[in-house]
Amino acid sequence: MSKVLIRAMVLPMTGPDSFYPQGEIAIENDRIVSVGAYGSVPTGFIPDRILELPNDVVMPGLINTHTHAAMTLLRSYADDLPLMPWLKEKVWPFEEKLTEEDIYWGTALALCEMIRSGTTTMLDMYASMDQVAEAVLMAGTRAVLSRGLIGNGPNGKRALEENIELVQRYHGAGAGRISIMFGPHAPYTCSAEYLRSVKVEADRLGVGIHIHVAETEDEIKIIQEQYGKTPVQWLDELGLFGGHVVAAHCVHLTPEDMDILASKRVCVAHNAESNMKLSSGTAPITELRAKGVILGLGTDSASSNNNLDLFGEMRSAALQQKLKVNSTALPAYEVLEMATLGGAQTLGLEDVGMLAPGFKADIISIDMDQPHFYPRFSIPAHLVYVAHAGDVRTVMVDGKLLMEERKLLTMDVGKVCQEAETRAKRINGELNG
Ligand SMILES: N[C@@H](CCSC[C@H]1O[C@@H](n2cnc3c(=O)[nH]cnc32)[C@H](O)[C@@H]1O)C(=O)O
Ligand SMILES: [Zn+2]
Repeated sequence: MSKVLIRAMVLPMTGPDSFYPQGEIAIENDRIVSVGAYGSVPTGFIPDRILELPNDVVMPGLINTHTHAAMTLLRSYADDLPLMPWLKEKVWPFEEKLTEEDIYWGTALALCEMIRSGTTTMLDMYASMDQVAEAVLMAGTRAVLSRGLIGNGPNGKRALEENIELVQRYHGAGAGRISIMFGPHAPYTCSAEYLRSVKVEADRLGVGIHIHVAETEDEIKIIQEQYGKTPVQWLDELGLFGGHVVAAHCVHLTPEDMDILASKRVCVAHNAESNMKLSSGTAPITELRAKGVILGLGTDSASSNNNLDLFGEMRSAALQQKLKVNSTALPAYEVLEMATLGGAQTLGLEDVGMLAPGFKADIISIDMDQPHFYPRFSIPAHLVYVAHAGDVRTVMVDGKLLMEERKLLTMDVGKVCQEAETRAKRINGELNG
């Protein structure tokens, strides 16, 4: 039994006006007991530990709703290309050389970076997902994991079996910190028959589906030529929607596509920086919000971003919508919501994304006693337009501290960086001499 009391400025993300300049959060084991102003802690709550953080803003941990964590190994390896040549000429040949251990260490590197930048949960899509799960268990974060399924190739059947085994082995692992989804890669890499078999398995096992959708104009063209429809309409007619689905990107949508996403409750993972870097386009986030689509933020991989910093991603997402729509589009609090509660809803996690009694204690603190945070007019604006990864001081997941005073408690950062460096350079040597 552990009881922790945090005293700080508290932004619980329970509504645009909820903020406690002098707040208190009581935590018992993995859950929040109370959130309020000083003195609001229930009588009889005797903490084992008090974290006094009067100059920090404490908020829910950030949620990355679309990434390929182990691709930190490809960070700044292949840049300044559009999606299809980037994948086919650079990324996929590199990925063919990855061993299971490489994926473990690449994921560990991603988790170091995520914790340091205040991300407590990710939705990942990759291969060797047992290794990814083990890295997550070691790091102490929360994660939803999906096996990336490229169904048009020779390995499609085996990959689907691996995804099934992943559900059996890791769904609910780490006292519920890990859950599993199916990860069919995209409509252009999976046949109709393959997607149908994925849906059958997902329904049988009661888990969701995570897929790239409508990312580039190339994709729209390919699917239009092949099936005479948009990717969203194609997937809908196939029967892929209806259960829990996370559609990453959704950059190129018709009004009918948006209506389908809204009516089928498809959740959208928005990756503004990756979409800008690959020049994929600007997703219609303002319109999707207006239609009531559930939205989360993602970084996509460190190879198309090239970092996993959700603070940077919030800023980019806001600025990109303002550039496209107008300056009132996607205000700060709404972006923060996408990175917290919206992310939780996107991932189907009911007890994270807010600081409220009964919710999991997934909590971060941001050090506001720095020149770039004065004067303190608006905390949400500071968090979206000013803050960056290095401002995060404390990270807790499931009531357990993963970082204190910017020091990681669950991982040896030096060792992880060295392993990643050696392994990435080995592969580069094999490919490029
Ligand atoms: N090739 C793997 C499975 C795929 S995992 C998910 C895949 O998505 C790729 N990927 C990363 N970012 C993007 C993106 O933005 N769009 C499409 N695919 C991406 C990534 O390189 C990876 O190959 C196997 O061994 O079976
Ligand atoms: Zn992706």
